[in-house]
Amino acid sequence: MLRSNESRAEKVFRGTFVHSTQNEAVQILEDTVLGVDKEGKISFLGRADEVKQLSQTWEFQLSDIRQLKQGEFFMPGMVDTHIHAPQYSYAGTALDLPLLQWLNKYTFPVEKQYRNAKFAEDTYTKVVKRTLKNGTTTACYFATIHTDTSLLLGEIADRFGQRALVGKVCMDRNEAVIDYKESTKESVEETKRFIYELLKRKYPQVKPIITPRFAPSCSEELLHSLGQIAKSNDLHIQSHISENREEVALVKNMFPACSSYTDVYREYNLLTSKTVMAHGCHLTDKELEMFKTSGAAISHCPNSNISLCSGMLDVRRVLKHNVKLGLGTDVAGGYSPSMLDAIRRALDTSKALKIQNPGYETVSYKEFFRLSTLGGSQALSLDDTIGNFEVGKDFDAVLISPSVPDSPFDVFESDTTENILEKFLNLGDDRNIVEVYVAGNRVVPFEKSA
Ligand SMILES: O=c1[nH]c(=O)c2nc[nH]c2[nH]1
Ligand SMILES: [Zn+2]
Repeated sequence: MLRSNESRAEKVFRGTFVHSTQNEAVQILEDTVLGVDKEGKISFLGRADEVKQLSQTWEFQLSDIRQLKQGEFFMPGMVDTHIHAPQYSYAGTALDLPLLQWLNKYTFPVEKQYRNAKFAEDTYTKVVKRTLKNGTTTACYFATIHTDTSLLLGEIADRFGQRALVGKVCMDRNEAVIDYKESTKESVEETKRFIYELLKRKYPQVKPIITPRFAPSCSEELLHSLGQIAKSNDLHIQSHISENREEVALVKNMFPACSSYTDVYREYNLLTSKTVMAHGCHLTDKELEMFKTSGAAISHCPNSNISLCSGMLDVRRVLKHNVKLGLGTDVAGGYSPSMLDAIRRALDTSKALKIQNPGYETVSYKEFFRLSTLGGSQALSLDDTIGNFEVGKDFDAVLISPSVPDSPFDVFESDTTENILEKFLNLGDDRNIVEVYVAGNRVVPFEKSA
């Protein structure tokens, strides 16, 4: 039996728990009892035959135990390491152009509208609810350049109980849509205000993240200031890197003194152990080594990579370099807000790489399950708090039922828990996600008033 220091369990569940550890991509714990303390942390994880002793140690009544139904299981909440909240308004459309043209034609004109609080409230409420319903307990969000509505995104994530890193986007360069950018001074000052205001609100699960959009949108002066702000406040950092070849060439041109795209971020103190960079499809071995050395992470966004014809990240190669890696939906370059879709598209990409090179070692569904949960927590440097059912971590979890009346897949007598997990990951959807917990609080189903 494993235990933490808290002495009372407020919630106790008995049934099947599926999660990942460093050594096991999928660990299945059948007939297990898990307790959650009043702070929302996992206080114990034990075998059901120890339940009497557990009830004495953790001061709960056997009648208080919530017994899961046959076939149901808990898995850790999924961690979306890269999603653009404002782009949710056009998710599922506008996927006919490559990255730089796509930004100019679709993204900047839409993001510009987030000065309007009403529009922001509507989209941000929808994206937070949609992702939570789909089992995203933690989201690493890009907002827009507008400080007040970026704060509103934090407020809405808090209102619905989602764990989130929220970034006010910084960009002082934009030749295509000239009224969607800030002056350098404004970007720096507004970033400071955003951090100050968000931290002041003391939301328990919502934190700010420094967000230079990507190197081509930022002057050297801005990158330098953002690196300093991150360093002096010990903040998370997010951006984009090496998504498509045209962008890599553009950065080479714009920053001739730097030896690579990664070197640009390193130069300005933006490559740290609390950095997550989206895409990384075209990174060299040397750049991956820089990620490894700095402790920076990559967010693999396979739907977006294919939808915008950007490239195919070789996940096996990233893992061999021991670089921290999570999965991201990258809404709306990626058309789906669901992390189950990210797992499926990641599997497709891995198999497409094998079609190109039959000797390639594909990444298994179990490894992608780990990347969508524990891997994501590591990529966001939150693995001391979330990612699996280790005692002492917060209880961020989703309850899966394979037998809801309208389930999109069928279960047969011969199916094991492992089969059911694989079916859920490949065929399941939010109908199977019957409850969602963040830090021990049940956040799905939503309150009636929400
Ligand atoms: O997929 C992407 N979405 C974006 O909004 C973006 N901005 C810079 N680079 C980007 N890539
Ligand atoms: Zn992105």
